Amino acid sequence: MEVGFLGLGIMGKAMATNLLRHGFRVTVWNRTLAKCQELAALGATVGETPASVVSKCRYTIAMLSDPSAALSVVFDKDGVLEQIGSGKGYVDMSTVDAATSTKISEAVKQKGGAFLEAPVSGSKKPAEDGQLVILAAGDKSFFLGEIGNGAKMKLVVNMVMGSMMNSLSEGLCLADKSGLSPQTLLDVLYSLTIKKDLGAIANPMFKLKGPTMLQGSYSPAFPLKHQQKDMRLALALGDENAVAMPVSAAANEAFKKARSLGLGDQDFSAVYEVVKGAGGSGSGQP
Ligand SMILES: NC(=O)C1=CN([C@@H]2O[C@H](COP(=O)(O)OP(=O)(O)OC[C@H]3O[C@@H](n4cnc5c(N)ncnc54)[C@H](OP(=O)(O)O)[C@@H]3O)[C@@H](O)[C@H]2O)C=CC1
Ligand SMILES: O=CCCC(=O)O
Repeated sequence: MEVGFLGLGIMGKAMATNLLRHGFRVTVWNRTLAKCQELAALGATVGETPASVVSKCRYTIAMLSDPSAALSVVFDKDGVLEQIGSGKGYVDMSTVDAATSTKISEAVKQKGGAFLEAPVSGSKKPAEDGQLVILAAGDKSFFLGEIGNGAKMKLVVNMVMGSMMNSLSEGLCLADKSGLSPQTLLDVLYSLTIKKDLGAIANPMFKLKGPTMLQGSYSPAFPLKHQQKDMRLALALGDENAVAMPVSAAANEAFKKARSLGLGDQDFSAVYEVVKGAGGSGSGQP
């Protein structure tokens, strides 16, 4: 089966590569066309536009940065809508808000196509290993129910994650400033993780990100600009539903500050640099 793939960033590249490895014929498109070459070398065909990919493929998957990218690829000239129709499906795996997902779903359905929203939980490594958790909603699925619920669930998960990342950063700073070793804090958190009976704080993310944070190494698995986008969209969802979220709002401010310091393309754990600055143990500069 020929599968289309739109968006070959950190996640899309890994996901499309896995499709090829598992025997699918894949046609790829990326806004920056040069990024298609690596996939072409693995056997993918390169489409010139989103529309040309959809015209060739029964199912097309998208993995794009944010709502404006997701909408642009569907609605703009040479976009998905020009070729989607009966017998074809479009699966958007980007992290967006429910309104974006609903707008795309309605447009695709109006043209006779099928739509799934399917944001993922996991990051670069799970994507490379084929271990992403898919939060799907839409046609022919019970999963999370009506379109929009997949997007909302993904935003709630990432809002919690963003607050946890700030909390870890503050913990590392507090350990340091109060005369403790931040590394020992990680060791303690790790031992709580592996001893499941002590596991209320069990948390693979701390284990994965903590050591690289202490090294000041922020090679992007999940770019900070995307984490801040997800906080922003989750806070908007909170507004709509009159849910007070002061912890998340504060975490969002730290991510915004990090973006303003030029850390948007670094891993989201780079928010530690901002927290260090605010806590007085550093300048806040990368
Ligand atoms: N990285 C992670 O750990 C995870 C990310 N996500 C979500 O997955 C999505 C992709 O993330 P990731 O791969 O990390 O991000 P990247 O920044 O690495 O990739 C973003 C992709 O979107 C494309 N893009 C951006 N703007 C536009 C536009 N206006 N029109 C067309 N294409 C556009 C980029 O194209 P170009 O190459 O031309 O810039 C690129 O292919 C995001 O929604 C993110 O929140 C979900 C789970 C985990
Ligand atoms: O949406 C991104 C999730 C990243 C992660 O789970 O590390």
